[in-house]
Amino acid sequence: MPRILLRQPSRLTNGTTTHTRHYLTAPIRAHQARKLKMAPQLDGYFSQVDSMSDHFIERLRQAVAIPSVSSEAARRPDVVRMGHFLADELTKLGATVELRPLGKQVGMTNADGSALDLPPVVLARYGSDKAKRTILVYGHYDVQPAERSDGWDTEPFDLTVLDDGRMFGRGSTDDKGPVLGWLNAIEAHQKAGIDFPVNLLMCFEGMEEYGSDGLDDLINEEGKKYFADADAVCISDNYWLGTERPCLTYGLRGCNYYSVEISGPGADLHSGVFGGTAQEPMTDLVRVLASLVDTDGVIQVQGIKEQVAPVTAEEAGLYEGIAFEMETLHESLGSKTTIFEDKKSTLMARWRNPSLSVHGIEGAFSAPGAKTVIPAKVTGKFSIRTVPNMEVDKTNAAVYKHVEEAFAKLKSKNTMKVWAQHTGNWWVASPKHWNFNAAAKATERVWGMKPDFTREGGSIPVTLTFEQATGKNVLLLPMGSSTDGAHSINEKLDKKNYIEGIKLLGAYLHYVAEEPKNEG
Ligand SMILES: C[C@H](N)C(=O)N[C@@H](Cc1c[nH]cn1)C(=O)O
Ligand SMILES: [Zn+2]
Ligand SMILES: [Zn+2]
Repeated sequence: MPRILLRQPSRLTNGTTTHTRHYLTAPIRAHQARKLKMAPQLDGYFSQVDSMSDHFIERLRQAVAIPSVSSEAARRPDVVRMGHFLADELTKLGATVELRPLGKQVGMTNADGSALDLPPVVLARYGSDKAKRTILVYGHYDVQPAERSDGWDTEPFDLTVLDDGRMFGRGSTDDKGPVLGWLNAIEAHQKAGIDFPVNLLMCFEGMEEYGSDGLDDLINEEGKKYFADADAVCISDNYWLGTERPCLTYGLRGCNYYSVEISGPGADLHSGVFGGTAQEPMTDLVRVLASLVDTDGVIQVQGIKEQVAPVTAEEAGLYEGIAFEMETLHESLGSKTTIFEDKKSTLMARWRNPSLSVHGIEGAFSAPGAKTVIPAKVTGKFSIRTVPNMEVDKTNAAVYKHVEEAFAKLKSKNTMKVWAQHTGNWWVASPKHWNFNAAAKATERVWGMKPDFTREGGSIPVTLTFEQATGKNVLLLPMGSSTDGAHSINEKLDKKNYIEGIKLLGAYLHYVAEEPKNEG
C-alpha cells in the first residue's frame, strides 16, 4: 500500500499550493455523455478506475522506488531494472513484450572506464484486431537526478502521498505516472470486462532525459515494421499550462545541449600558492558563459534569432484566448522574477522563441564551506531551446563561433573545447486531425470542459522522428499540471490528475475508435 503521510501540506512545496477544483458530479457527467453521444461503456470503465485507485497508486509507488536516473552511469542498473519492471507488468497484462537493446553509449563510461550499455527500449503490443484502429504510444521510464540533499522535503524515490492528494516523488509526473496510465487503462478494461477499443503499440525508452540516445535509429528502422500498423501516435509526457484547464499540445521546442571545457594547470591548485601566478580556467569559463545571454534572456549569440520564424497574424491572435494567468506562473516559479509581466509575451517566450539556459559547471567547487582551490579543468553546461525554423547544424555552428570568439578575446593561455552533447528537434503539428478530435472529446467527457490547444516549452526529442518515420499524426496528451515541478525538487503528481488521467487515456482510445474512418 502507498505510504499515506498526514503532514501539513505547507511543509512540502515546489513553490506551489493546491487549488480547490470543481469536479464533475455523476449527473453532470451523464449529461456530458449524452451531449457527446458517446460510448456508454465508458461509465463502467470510469467506475472501475475509481475502484482500483489504491492499486494504481501502489503501482506508481513501485515505479518511483526504482531510481532510474539516465544521466548517471552508476544508476544505469536501476534504469535497466525499471525497463524490466515495465516489461513484467505488461506481460502480466497479456501484452506481447520485447526488450530491445540499443548498444553502447557514446560519451559516458562505467567507473572502471568500460563501455556503458544503453538501457533497453520496451516495445509492446496489446491486441491485433484488424477491425480496430491501432494507436502507438510513447513514454519514458528514466528520470532526472534527485537527492534529498538538493532540498527535497521527502525521500525523492519514496512516493509520499499527502491527505490533500499531492503525491511527491521523482518521476511521478515525468513520466512514470503517464506511462503507467496506459497500463492502468488496460487493466481497468480487463477488470470491468469492457472490450479494449483499439490495438495498442507501446514504445517506452530509458534515455529521454539524456536526449533519447539511440532511439531515433530504432524508430526509423521500425517505422514501417513494428510500428507499421499505427494509425496515429499519442505521447503523454508534458503538462497543463495551469492547474485548472486541461490541454492538448501540438508543438514542442527542441534542445541543443552544449559543453564548454577549459583547462590549464596539471592539477587542482592551492589558491594561496598559485593565485595571481597561474591563469585560472574558472575565471575564463564564467566570462565565456556570461557572454551567452543577458539578464532578460536575450541570446547574445549571432545567428540564432535570425533563424526564428516570423509571427503570422493568425498566430498573434491565438495567445489571448489561452487560459493562462501570470499568478499561476508565479506560483509554479515560486517567485515573481519573471522576465515579462504579460501573458502574451510570456507564452511567446515559452512556445515560439528560443531560450538559452546555463545549467552548471562540472569540476568546480560547489559544496558548502570555503575550499581555497583553483580547479584545473572546468566544464560549463548550457542549452538552447530551439524553435521553428532553427536548424541544428546552423545553430551549432553559431554557438561554436561565439564561444571561440569569446574565449579568444580573453587572450588566455588556457585550452578551450566546445561541443554539442546532444541535440533534439523542435516539432509543430496540425491539431486539425481525428486524433486531436478524439482527445478533445475525451477531455470534455472526463474533465467537463474543452481543452486549450497549446505548445510546450520543453522537448521530447523523438516526437518529430515518430511523425516522420510513421507518416502519422502525433498528439501530446498531458496528465499533470503546471505546479508539478518536473525536473525540480519536490516533483509531484496530484492524485486527481493521475486517476482522471487514467480515465482520460482510456476515454481517448474509445473516442479514437469512434472517429470517422475517412479523416486523416
Ligand atoms: C517534456 C519532457 N517531459 C521533458 O522533460 N523533456 C526533457 C528532454 C530533454 C533532455 N535533454 C534534452 N531534452 C526536457 O525538455 O528537458
Ligand atoms: Zn518527460
Ligand atoms: Zn523530463
